[in-house]
Amino acid sequence: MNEQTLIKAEQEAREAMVNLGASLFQRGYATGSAGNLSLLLPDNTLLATPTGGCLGDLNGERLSKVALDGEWLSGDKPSKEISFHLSLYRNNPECKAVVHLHSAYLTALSCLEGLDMGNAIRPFTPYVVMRVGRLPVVPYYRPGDRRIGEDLAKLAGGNRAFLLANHGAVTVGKNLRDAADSYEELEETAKLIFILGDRRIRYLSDDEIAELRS
Ligand SMILES: O=C(O)[C@@H](O)C(=O)COP(=O)(O)O
Ligand SMILES: [Zn+2]
Repeated sequence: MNEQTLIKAEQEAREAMVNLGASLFQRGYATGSAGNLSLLLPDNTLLATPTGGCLGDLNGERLSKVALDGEWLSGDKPSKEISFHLSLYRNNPECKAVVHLHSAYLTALSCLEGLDMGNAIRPFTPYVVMRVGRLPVVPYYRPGDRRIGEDLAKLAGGNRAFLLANHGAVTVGKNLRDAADSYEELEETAKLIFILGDRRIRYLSDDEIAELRS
C-alpha cells in the first residue's frame, strides 16, 4: 500500500470507530465510560479507544495508536485493556478487530455461579452457533490485570467470543462491524436466557449443532 492509501484507510478506520462507538452507546450496549474498541490498521498498528472515555463521544483525532509490541505511538493514553486486545491479535491471525463491553445481559450472565468455563451458552438457537460458536469464560481478574490477556492468549485460536467473569464480554472479528455484530448477537442470546428463566429449554441436539457448524 502506498502512503496515500494508508492515510485514507486510517482516516476511514477512525470514522468507523467513532460511528460504531456512538451507535453502541445510543442503543444501550455501552454505558458511561465502560468498554473499549480496537482494530488492526493495514500498517499492522492498532487503533484503540483511549482509557476513561465514553464510547458515545469519541474524537477521531484523539484515538490511541499502539504498536503490536504494546508501544503507545500517538493519541490519548490507550485503554487499560490494551494488553488483552494485543493478546488476541497476536494469537489469532484472523482477528482484525476487538469489541469489549459491559452490556447488561452478558454482564449478568458473567456473574452467575457454576458457568461452564468451556462454553457459557449452551446452544438453543441456531444463529449464535453460526455467528459466534463457543463462549469460553476467563476467570475474574481486576479490570486491566495482565492475566486477562494471558488467559485470552490460550483461548484466542478458534474462538470469536469470550466472557470475562463478573465483568463483561469480548468479541473479535474480521473488522469492527463484524466483531460488533457477534457481540450484539451474543447479547440478545444472553437476554433470552434471562427471559426464559427457570422454564425448561429445548436445547439444540449435538446433531443439530454439528449441522450448523459444518
Ligand atoms: O472494566 C473496565 O474498567 C475496562 O475493562 C473498561 O471496560 C474500560 O476501561 P478503559 O478502556 O481503560 O476506559
Ligand atoms: Zn471492562
